[in-house]
Amino acid sequence: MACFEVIGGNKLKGEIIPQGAKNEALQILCAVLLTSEPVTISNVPDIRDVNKLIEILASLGVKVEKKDAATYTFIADDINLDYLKTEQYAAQGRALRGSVMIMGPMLARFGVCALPKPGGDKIGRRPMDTHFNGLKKLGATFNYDSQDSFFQITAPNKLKGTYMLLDEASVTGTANIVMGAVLAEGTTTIYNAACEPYLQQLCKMLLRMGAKISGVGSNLLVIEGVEKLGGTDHRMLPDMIEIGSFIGLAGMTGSEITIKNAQIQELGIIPDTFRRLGIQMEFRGDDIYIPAQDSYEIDTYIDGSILTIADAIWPGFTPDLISVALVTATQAKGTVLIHQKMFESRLFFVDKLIDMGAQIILCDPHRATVIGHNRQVPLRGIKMTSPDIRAGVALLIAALSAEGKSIIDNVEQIDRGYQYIDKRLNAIGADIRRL
Ligand SMILES: CC(=O)N[C@H]1[C@@H](OP(=O)(O)OP(=O)(O)OC[C@H]2O[C@@H](n3ccc(=O)[nH]c3=O)[C@H](O)[C@@H]2O)O[C@H](CO)[C@@H](O)[C@@H]1O
Ligand SMILES: C=C(OP(=O)(O)O)C(=O)O
Repeated sequence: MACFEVIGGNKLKGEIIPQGAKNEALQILCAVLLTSEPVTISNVPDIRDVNKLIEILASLGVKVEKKDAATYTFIADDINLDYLKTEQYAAQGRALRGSVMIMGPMLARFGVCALPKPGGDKIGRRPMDTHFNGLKKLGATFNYDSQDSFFQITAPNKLKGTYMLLDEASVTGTANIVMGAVLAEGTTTIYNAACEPYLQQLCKMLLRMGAKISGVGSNLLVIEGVEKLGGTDHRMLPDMIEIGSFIGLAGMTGSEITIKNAQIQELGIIPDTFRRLGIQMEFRGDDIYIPAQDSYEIDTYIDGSILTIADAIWPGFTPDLISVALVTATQAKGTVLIHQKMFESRLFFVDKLIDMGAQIILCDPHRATVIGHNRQVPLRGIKMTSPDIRAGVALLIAALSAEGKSIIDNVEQIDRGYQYIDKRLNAIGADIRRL
């Protein structure tokens, strides 16, 4: 297990280019299974989860050609269905969450799929019911073997379009159902669909491949199935979670950072949420300029009462940035209630921040009150472990702002979603060593 040794206290200065979006990449890569024609994808981040999914595609028989550091062409014209029965697949599929999204395309094109209980972050229960209920409505059947934690899914007949109201606006669930529906017979209507930018990107890609989808960007998608899809080129958006992490990092460390080419119009309320924590920023064209701030003050509600920052499905504030918002608040002036509604085990990392000297009360698994130090009491470096990807990055931000040396174990969690994070931050003045 690798770890980071971080010497805190440096002010960073310079420009940083966000990587291609992790969670978009996982959807888009699965969509290459929908056609036998070439699909070229650019701005692919070089991160563990994405590379693992590319390995799964290659093992499934997809021809993978790396054109340059961030561009790949995929041709899924000779799929090896037997791979789904192998131990290798069980191990590879379990290693990440994104692999669940091969289900929709595989069922639509080949009528069969298998799925080990997926991995990803251990951040509470992560039900798959929306995926299975949706695919069942399209005509698939599934069996779950609790002995080996494997789902077997089949669709002996072509999938058939229908109306469905999702029990929750699941992001990967919606992606799976959309990818099943584009090749189904007839019309599928998905109400309470997730509609975040990454799903919009998936739909736009499918439209270019010849799919018929209306309502993109809303929670009501109408999909008219087509016989066949063709190849296309697709470019990934910059990663909005990484952008939010850099905004929090700049505020917390008092650094002057410009985030280049941020596609600001796709960031929803992320910039405004950090503004409410007191972080100033300017939009310069498509760049986000964050000035060095000696102090930053948390907003209150209009009546003066304490602010809450809570996650919500898009266009609400993404749960993947709650940990970063929380750590950013620890050095602000003022108090905020952080409410992580979606996941029940994502706030436990605050114990480490408390050890570092932060003033936080964990009210229950979902809510933490943060009383900012207004930089009067710096955090102190300690030894800690990264429990999940976003808590990991929040701890890295805390360590970069802290006095002295911190050690962060299990940085593989951070590497799941942040490309060469140590090198990129060192290039603008951080002091991080990978051991
Ligand atoms: C690979 C990938 O893309 N992972 C993202 C995806 O995971 P994923 O697609 O797995 O997450 P879901 O959108 O299915 O659900 C997230 C959590 O929120 C709960 N929930 C969801 C919708 C809802 O209306 N009410 C509700 O309570 C679910 O029960 C679950 O606990 O979306 C999550 C929510 O943005 C992100 O945290 C993950 O980073
Ligand atoms: C929870 C996340 O990832 P995954 O769904 O892949 O576990 C995340 O990206 O914050």
